[in-house]
Amino acid sequence: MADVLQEIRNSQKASGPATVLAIGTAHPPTCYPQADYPDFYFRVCKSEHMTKLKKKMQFICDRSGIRQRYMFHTEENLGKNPGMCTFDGASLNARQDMLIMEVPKLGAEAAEKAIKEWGQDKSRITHLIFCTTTSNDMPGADYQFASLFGLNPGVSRTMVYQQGCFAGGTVLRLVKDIAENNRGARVLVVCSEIVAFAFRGPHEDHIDSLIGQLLFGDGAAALVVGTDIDESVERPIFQIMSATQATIPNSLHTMALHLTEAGLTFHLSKEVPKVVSDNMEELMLQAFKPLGITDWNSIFWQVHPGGRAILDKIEEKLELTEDKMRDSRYILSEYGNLTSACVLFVMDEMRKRSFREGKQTTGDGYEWGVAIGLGPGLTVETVVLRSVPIP
Ligand SMILES: CC(=O)CC(=O)SCCNC(=O)CCNC(=O)[C@H](O)C(C)(C)COP(=O)(O)OP(=O)(O)OC[C@H]1O[C@@H](n2cnc3c(N)ncnc32)[C@H](O)[C@@H]1OP(=O)(O)O
Repeated sequence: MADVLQEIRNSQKASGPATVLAIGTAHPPTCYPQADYPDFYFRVCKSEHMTKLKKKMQFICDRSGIRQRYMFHTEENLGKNPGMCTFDGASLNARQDMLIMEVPKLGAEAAEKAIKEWGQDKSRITHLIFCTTTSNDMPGADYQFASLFGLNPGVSRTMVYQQGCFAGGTVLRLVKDIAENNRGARVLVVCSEIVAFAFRGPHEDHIDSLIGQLLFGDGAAALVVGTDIDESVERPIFQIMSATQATIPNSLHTMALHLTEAGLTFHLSKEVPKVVSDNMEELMLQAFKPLGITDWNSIFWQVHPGGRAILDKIEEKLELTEDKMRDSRYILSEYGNLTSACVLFVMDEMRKRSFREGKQTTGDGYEWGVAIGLGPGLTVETVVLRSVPIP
């Protein structure tokens, strides 16, 4: 009997590492240049009289490292929901009505592109991981996505709600476990975020909330991940070698997002960049110990661009050369902070840029690298990736 059980267990496990086979991204059509955002924001929030605060927002926007963001909210749809434009008016119902179907829809746009790149029929998808911080419902966004996208009803779904920005790393950790423990699995991973869930008016005493308003954008990213790939029809992009989550001790007070009657509220302390960067080396030492790597300039970096200062501080503390944060800075500049989808946008940008620039591997020419998710807790997801050669 023991032999039979072992045989069953062995037959369930895949032999190869979880491998990213395709990546697709999507964003809403409306683009907001960062330089003009304070004008839009104070106008729609009917707060033009708060001239000092508007000036402060303009000042921070200019230093944010963000050139533009794409967002679902417009003067028109916010105009129909005035509660969303106050600082703390009850508006959760309006936000839910607005977003419950929009979050899976944006995810479906990204998934369509991932499936196209994969080149296989979506009926071959066996598992779905759907992740969002910007809505909440039952049945969840995973269910709505699966019906909208036409996934087989036998697909096993996992919903990751309300985790914040580190969840871009969480989904990589989950997909590694699912793909490697279910032989033949092809997992569709979707992160979809629409920040209208957290849009609110300004308040003089809450500069961190104002920073949230100028930092976040909307975007969805989708990956197809599998093991034991069929190289005649599937092409690898990155292998997921290890994935771990850690909580930084005594850092709970530095970041929180609370779901309230007034929607999702941001609470950020000025210490976030310092606390993250002070702990990064230890996390990296643990993650790369099995490979014996301690030279952080000998690997590629895909860091969640939580804010310009976070990237600056990590770069400074680990003595990284300027090029290491290039893809994170590019995504921050062109899209803003996309919560869970952001680190996957960085992954996509890196492999595309590596191809454009004739690098030898999908990881900017390096073999080994890391994807980092950061969020409330403070929680850090450290995912060790192996690139593949570009033929
Ligand atoms: C959602 C998730 O799960 C995960 C996330 O990604 S959450 C987002 C994480 N990101 C952050 O915490 C942002 C990190 N910070 C930054 O990137 C930068 O500080 C910034 C781009 C916001 C501003 O850049 P900067 O102008 O060079 O920084 P800095 O000079 O320190 O700050 C400008 C002003 O904002 C204020 N400020 C900055 N951060 C603040 C905060 N968290 N709370 C209140 N005020 C803050 C500063 O005090 C300063 O105001 P004064 O001029 O009156 O002193």
